[in-house]
Amino acid sequence: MPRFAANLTMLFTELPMLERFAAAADAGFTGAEILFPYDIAARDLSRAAISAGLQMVLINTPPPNWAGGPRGFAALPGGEDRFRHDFERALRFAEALRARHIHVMAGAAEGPQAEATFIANLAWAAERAPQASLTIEPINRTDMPGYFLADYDLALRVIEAVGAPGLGLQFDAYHAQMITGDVLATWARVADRVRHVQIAGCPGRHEPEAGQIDYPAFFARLDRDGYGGWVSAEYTPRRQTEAGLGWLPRRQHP
Ligand SMILES: O=C(O)[C@@H](O)C(=O)CO
Ligand SMILES: [Mg+2]
Repeated sequence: MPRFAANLTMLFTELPMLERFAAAADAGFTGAEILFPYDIAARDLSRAAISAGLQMVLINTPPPNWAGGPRGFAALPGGEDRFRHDFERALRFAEALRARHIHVMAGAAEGPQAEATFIANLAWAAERAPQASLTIEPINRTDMPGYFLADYDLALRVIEAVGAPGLGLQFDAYHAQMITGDVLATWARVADRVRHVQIAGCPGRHEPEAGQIDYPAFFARLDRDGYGGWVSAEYTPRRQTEAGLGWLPRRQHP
């Protein structure tokens, strides 16, 4: 069974951010991720994670405008300076939090020039931080209209073109199902590039239980394929977070 992390941007939102770490640990998670941690001091977040005994698994590069703007800058031609500035900030946070991965968000763009920009920015980032693990994540355009990276072939092509050992795929099973309609077949195609997994029920993006994705089968497949990374719960709870954690394997509880 994989190791499970809680996405604290989406889970335990009944509590202030710094209190979510302990709640996640009490519920049985052993890791945590935060999409955009930038409005809280990294040392406070780090202290909360350490005192709860949680490993920080992932943060995202900062978007230019979380309140309605495009998510990320990496594929936007002409946005290279802004991307580099954002990436330096993400790097400082990731180092302070000892976060395993930085998800580099592509932003809203299209076409060959955007692809070339994405590749060049990722190559710059991989060279700037060769020790860091960087991820890119296909995101469905129903949830995020216009997002550049909404296709697994494109993601594999970009990873191949960058050719840096630090760059891999973030496989969000919810997005995979929304994009391709077959999460297991998509996993089989891309598994050797995956270094981080996220989960949610589909449709609806709630608890990973009922719906189109058979999660017990998916987790068994991860085990069978020797996936050694984290699986993050990234969904909107239907009610209280605690009330919807029946899917979390008991093994997580000490
Ligand atoms: O799946 C998602 O939406 C996230 O993993 C993300 O990074 C978007 O901000
Ligand atoms: Mg995701």
